[in-house]
Amino acid sequence: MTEPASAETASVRNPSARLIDGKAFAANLTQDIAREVRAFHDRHQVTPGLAVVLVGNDPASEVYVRNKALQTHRTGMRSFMHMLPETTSQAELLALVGRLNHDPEIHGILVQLPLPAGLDPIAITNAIRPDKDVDGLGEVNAGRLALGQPGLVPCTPLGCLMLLKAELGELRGLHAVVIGASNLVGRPMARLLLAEGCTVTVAHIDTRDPAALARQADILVVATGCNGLVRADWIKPGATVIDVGITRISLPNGKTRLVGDVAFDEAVTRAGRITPVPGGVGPMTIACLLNNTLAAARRIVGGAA
Ligand SMILES: Nc1nc2c(c(=O)[nH]1)N[C@@H](CN(C=O)c1ccc(C(=O)N[C@@H](CCC(=O)O)C(=O)O)cc1)CN2
Repeated sequence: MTEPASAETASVRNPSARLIDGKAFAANLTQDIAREVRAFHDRHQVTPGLAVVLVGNDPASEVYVRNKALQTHRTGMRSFMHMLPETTSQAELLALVGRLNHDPEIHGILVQLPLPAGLDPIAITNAIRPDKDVDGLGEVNAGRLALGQPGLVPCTPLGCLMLLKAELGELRGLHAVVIGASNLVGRPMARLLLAEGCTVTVAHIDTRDPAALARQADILVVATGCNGLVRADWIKPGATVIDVGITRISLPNGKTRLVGDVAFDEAVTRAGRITPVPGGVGPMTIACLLNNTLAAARRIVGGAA
């Protein structure tokens, strides 16, 4: 197959994919959650509370946790921010998680990733009480997902699944290829798609020919952190492409721009549907965090399954 000479000539040859508007979907979901938070409060006289812990000064993480706090307030839930210095020890962080685990005003706990070197993210996430683990990254919730049992599901893959179901309806029987096998996105994504009845292939760093696998996909989810990895000729015509990557690149004019793992200008000429970056999967991550916090509060306070 010949590679398009440029985005411009390619878009002349092919119609554009339908854009999946994650920003609008997330805004609607957040509004629904706000309504449900009010109903929950009326019923139980309890306001769900989310604790977010940030260690260090990673600029992107600072933006994400600020947005998490803002959106939490917007739904009427309570936000508890814990900004800790880079020098925080594992024992100090575990002690904070222990206090949050016992705090009755807090129904969801999240430790922002990545953590500074020297802190063990697996030990920390496993220290969070499973029923407050709104990131769904601890071994209890990850195990439940692997076994197809109900639990708290990681926010980014949950957001991707919501977008896919809204766009495609029934997913059963579709071939989904997930590129990337991280605990945060790739693995839970594959398990969610399997639970929907998809045939799932996971490509990762050691996969010999990821492009050949990607070309078989009805649904292609890309979560590698490698910007522009997926080119037009990786995509089956008409496929639905979900781009989880977010990289900030510097432009020659000194400005910066966010780009995904998919070469968007090319991909848009081949895919049937595609998420943009920004405005695709990213906003869904925060909306799903709010969704999980309300679900955790319902279970803790109301005993809901
Ligand atoms: N404990 C966790 N850490 C991290 C997670 C996570 O789910 N749990 N995910 C990512 C970062 N992340 C949330 O924490 C996140 C990433 C991106 C966005 C987002 O809204 N992106 C916007 C662009 C925002 C910008 O201008 O920079 C978009 O794509 O449109 C929200 C949350 C890693 N860490």
